[in-house]
Amino acid sequence: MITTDRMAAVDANAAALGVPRKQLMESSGNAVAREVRALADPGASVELLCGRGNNGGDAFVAARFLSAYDATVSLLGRPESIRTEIARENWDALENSEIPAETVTDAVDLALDDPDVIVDAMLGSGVTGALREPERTAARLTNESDAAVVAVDVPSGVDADTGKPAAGEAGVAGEAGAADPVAVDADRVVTFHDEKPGLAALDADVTVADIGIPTAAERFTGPGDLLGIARDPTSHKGENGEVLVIGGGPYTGAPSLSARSALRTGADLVRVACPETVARTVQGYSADLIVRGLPGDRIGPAHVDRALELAAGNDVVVLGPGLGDGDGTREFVRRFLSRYDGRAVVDADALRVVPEVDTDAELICTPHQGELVGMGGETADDPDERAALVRSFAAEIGHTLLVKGAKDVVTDGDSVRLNRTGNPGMTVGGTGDVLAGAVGALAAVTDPFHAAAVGTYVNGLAGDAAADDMGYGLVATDLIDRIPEAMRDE
Ligand SMILES: NC(=O)C1=CN([C@@H]2O[C@H](COP(=O)(O)OP(=O)(O)OC[C@H]3O[C@@H](n4cnc5c(N)ncnc54)[C@H](O)[C@@H]3O)[C@@H](O)[C@H]2O)[C@H](O)CC1
Ligand SMILES: [K+]
Repeated sequence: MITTDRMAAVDANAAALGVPRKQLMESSGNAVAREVRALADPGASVELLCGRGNNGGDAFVAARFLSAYDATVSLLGRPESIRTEIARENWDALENSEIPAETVTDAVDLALDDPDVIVDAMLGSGVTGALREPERTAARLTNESDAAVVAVDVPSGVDADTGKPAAGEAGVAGEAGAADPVAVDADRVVTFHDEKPGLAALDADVTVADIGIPTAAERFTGPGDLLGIARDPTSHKGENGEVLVIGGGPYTGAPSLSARSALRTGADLVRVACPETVARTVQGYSADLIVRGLPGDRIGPAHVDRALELAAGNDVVVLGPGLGDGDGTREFVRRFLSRYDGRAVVDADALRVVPEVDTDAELICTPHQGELVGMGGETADDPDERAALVRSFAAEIGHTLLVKGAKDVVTDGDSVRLNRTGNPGMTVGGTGDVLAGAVGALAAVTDPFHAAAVGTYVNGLAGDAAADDMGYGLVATDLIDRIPEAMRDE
């Protein structure tokens, strides 16, 4: 089962693996033609109703596979308004090949000539809001006809995630068609790659066609995972994340690295709570940080109330960088987590406390394999075996785990993702602090699993860029400056 958003991500990951969308479209179109052949004998009349997006593009391809049929392609709209290059190229291929294709700009001109089969390729996963004209009338005519209706990917006008008529910004009250949503009532649906959540509820036979998306596009993080992190252009300060790093004492560099990394990953405001004896030093590393000193030279149980108060003003806490493993510090982590009910990234010495504490917080733990074992988890050499072990441990403790290694494992106990960006140069000190800060910033704007997957992906990419310039002489601060470039999703 795959949602529309995840499908878009997987599609982009496939392109990055060298399987471009146009190649997938060829497989999709082929699968649609196969479905038509299963329904009707050669010579039967087939009307392909095509929209201007890639859903229509699938049907342009299908037409090339239906030469034994009396097939007619109808494009709803002008060819110049075809929205994507790959759909346009397939439209041009029809024209160049003299395959009958016509354009219908006004729904009143659309006369369905009592075909045996209608292929509904008007709208797929790109639908927003209730159907507009001319698709709306075309859907109604389709539903009134006696033809067998084969929908491409999803019946036009249906939201593939819910199975309900598509709604959204365009579907608000007052919009034409919003009160009386129309959607194609298909007999069959050929959907691609995987089952969609909304299709089972429809009264239609659903076929899932394999279109050649490599398993790796889903299994590994890729540029597609960055989709959905894009920021709202109208957002205000604070809306893109406020992060509190709690750390420092025996160390000063670690909390600073995490905090600066969070800023470079896109957080609006990053605060550091650290012992007052190191506050000046931490502040001295960067003018971009807001530093709050806590009395003394180590964080301990006496600071729990103040830390909770500070945490309440932030979206995410990053707990652990440079805290050390003193008894008082461990007690602080225990008491803090038992009372905190927000979201936190837990790293380094704070990790050991997690399995023994009863907390309402939503945690993302970032252990390396040694720390994982210290938490009570198990590991294995084979990445898939390790992923299975980490997944069940995450389910057991009820938190998201990001286990660092040559192939990182990210899991929330249900979904699993592997990450293979990064390089052996990143074994240098401080890169884990950079990662924790990046995940913290992302956890302020997306769910924990997604934040962990994207965080480790961009951290590794930044490390790869640093290695290009510095070889194995790279240091953690080199990663921080390269995160913004790594966050670009192309
Ligand atoms: N990996 C894959 O899943 C592949 C899927 N393919 C097919 O591509 C479509 C999705 O294509 P996309 O271009 O993103 O969107 P659509 O064709 O669904 O719609 C595009 C277009 O339609 C307009 N529009 C949106 N809402 C409405 C509305 N309510 N009324 C009228 N018009 C509307 C809007 O302008 C959009 O731009 C997927 O379903 C598959 O069929 C490819 O084959 C590649 C592999
Ligand atoms: K469709």
